[in-house]
Amino acid sequence: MNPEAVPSADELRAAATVVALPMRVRFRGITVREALLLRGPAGWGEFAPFPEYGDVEAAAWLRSAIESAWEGPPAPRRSSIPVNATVPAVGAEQVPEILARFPGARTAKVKVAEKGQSLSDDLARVAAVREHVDHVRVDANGGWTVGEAVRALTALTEDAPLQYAEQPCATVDELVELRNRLAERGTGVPIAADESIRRADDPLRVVRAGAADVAVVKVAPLGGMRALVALAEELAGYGAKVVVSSALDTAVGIGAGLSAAAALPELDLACGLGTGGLLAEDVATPRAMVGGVLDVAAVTPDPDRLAGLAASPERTSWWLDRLDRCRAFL
Ligand SMILES: O=C(O)CCC(=O)C1=CC=C[C@@H](O)[C@@H]1C(=O)O
Ligand SMILES: [Mg+2]
Repeated sequence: MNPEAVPSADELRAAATVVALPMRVRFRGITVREALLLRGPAGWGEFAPFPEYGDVEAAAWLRSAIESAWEGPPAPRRSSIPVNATVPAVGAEQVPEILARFPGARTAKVKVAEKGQSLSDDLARVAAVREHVDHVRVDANGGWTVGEAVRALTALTEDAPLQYAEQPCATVDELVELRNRLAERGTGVPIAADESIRRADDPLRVVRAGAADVAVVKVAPLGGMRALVALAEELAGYGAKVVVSSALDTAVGIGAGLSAAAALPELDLACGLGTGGLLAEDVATPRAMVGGVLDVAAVTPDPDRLAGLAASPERTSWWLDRLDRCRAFL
């Protein structure tokens, strides 16, 4: 980032509010989502790297928050974005209740390969979801070996297709091998990369290596809306489609995701930006999802909600220290 465009450490601290949002169900092992929000001259930005991320990696999330709050969104090409339902690794009986939070969504992403669960849990959950939507994708968060992925994806496509399997295995080499093995068997499941893009030094490597058909792209880890749009343009050159997703963002971060999706030259697949429904409380009135789409609009947090959801003094100072440390890497 141009050093002159980086607000001073004092300016950033003065612009910050730290919140702790309770979640409705456990998702990626967490039940409370913490975020530091920045209020700048162009609006609000969100800095919420997961706690286990190191400072260098988390600095990209700060760059993104500063872009939102000091620069604002890029020019839009559309005003509403189709979104998918996101189904955590719940029991099949909980599926209707989860899907009800995504009114009109015709696509659902289902978490699979959860630690402590088995393939039969995944099969039951996916079957329950298929009763309600047209397109199902699964996300294993890198939890399968190549052999496990072949077995699971074969079983999961026995009765109906999958739109794609997101990060079935952890490494790029495994994804390449899996794609080859699925092709040999005639199991037509497109592969999507998430962590192989989000946590990689070179987000294009996975697509160049022939490891993925679809790229899951998230605004904050990529360093902002403009960085996401630039990457999507490069990915299109390799024939990969993109799906803009949330990083379990508050309403502010979802706003940035919607603005980035709105600025893309092409948008074919539903975006994973409906995760506001996974939070029990949010910093702004929840966006109404109608007919499976969300409207693109700037978000201003509600002051009463910010006050009510304020993080503890200890967690607030932890986030402010992290803000200072990450700023040093911009
Ligand atoms: O893509 C979606 O439908 C929602 C976003 C989502 O699933 C995730 C958000 C944040 C962290 C991740 O573990 C998880 C993902 O792996 O995609
Ligand atoms: Mg994922």
